[in-house]
Amino acid sequence: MLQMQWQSALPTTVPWAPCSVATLHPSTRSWLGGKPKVLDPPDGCRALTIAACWGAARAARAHAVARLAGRAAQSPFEIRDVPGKGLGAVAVRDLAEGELVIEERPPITFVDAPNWEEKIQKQFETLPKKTQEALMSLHDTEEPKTLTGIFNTNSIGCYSESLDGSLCVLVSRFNHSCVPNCEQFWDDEMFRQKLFACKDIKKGEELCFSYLEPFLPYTQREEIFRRRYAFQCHCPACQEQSHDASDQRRRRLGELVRQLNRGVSPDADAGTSLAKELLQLCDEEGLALQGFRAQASYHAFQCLLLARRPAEEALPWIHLARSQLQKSRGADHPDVRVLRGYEEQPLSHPAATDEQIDWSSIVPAAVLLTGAACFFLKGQG
Ligand SMILES: C[S@@+](CC[C@H](N)C(=O)[O-])C[C@H]1O[C@@H](n2cnc3c(N)ncnc32)[C@H](O)[C@@H]1O
Repeated sequence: MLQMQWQSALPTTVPWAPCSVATLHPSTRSWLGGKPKVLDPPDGCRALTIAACWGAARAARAHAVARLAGRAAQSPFEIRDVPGKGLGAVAVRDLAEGELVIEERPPITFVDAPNWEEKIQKQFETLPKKTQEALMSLHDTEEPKTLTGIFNTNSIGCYSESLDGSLCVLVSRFNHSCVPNCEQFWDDEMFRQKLFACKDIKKGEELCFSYLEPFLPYTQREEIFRRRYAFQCHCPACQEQSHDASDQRRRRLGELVRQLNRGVSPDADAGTSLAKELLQLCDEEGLALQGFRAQASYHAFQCLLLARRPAEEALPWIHLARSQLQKSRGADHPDVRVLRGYEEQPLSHPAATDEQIDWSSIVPAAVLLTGAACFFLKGQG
């Protein structure tokens, strides 16, 4: 499992380790702090989750497909066979960039600890039988199926103060793409895995998110897919005859993200150039990833304020950052509300005042990022 975290300013992308679905995962820990609160799921979400928890292995599969098809009015996708990939999610109507595709409360959550397998087994045993059956019907890269194997194949990162990963019933059916049209986000406040459309999507298109950080070159991605997920990726990026140009762009993206995560500086020109280059590389590479883009735009905004440049210069960047973040977390997310505040009053941002910036939220993020990366690399070793 991987998860992305852009914590220095906005959500970042960090690989995460022992379990499996590598996800492009915007930050779940609000960089504003605050205690996560667990709310009851909205009815639609509950219905979808329940819908997916029926039936035993095969029956659950068929049932979920039929049930979801019947719910097309509410759900923008259905789960069905996708050639060469097993089951997958396919759009049953057009989706607009930034639209919520699914939110799901995970029946099993994970905290990284030596006895994690025992802990997920205990949680599993307390679940209703139908949920257990739905979970055990999920794909396992190994035979015979085990809860650990299913967790390793399907778990999704949910970095937060208290959680490292989760196992969902429906989100687990979404396949991977290196040029995804959906973006995953763990909403700690709502205790939900969420997927948002990161670009406009046409009815009939498969909905995919990225299991990996976007800046890995082709051969590294291929190796991870082979070793951890036992598949060969046939997404448009992997199907290119030559991967040189793409690899170069993705490596450079990685460098830029590392620079972003070092923090902001009063060198406004360097800050805005970095953001522009990152956004352009994303465009060239077909990476819509709005949370990723939001981090770059917010970085430029902060650098301009630190350099005491006029607010009019910083405003377009905070507009962009807010709009991008909103598309990857939803309009009501607390971080989006904060950015809306800065849109209204850019000079209320700490970088614009004479007060010392509180680097405490920046430095731990860099440490976390490095730690997570090491953890991930260890997991790959
Ligand atoms: C989290 S599951 C996704 C749902 C799965 N297809 C199913 O039938 O339940 C991950 C597995 O889906 C398949 N898969 C995901 N993305 C794929 C891709 N881009 N190409 C081929 N197979 C893929 C692989 O078998 C992988 O191990």
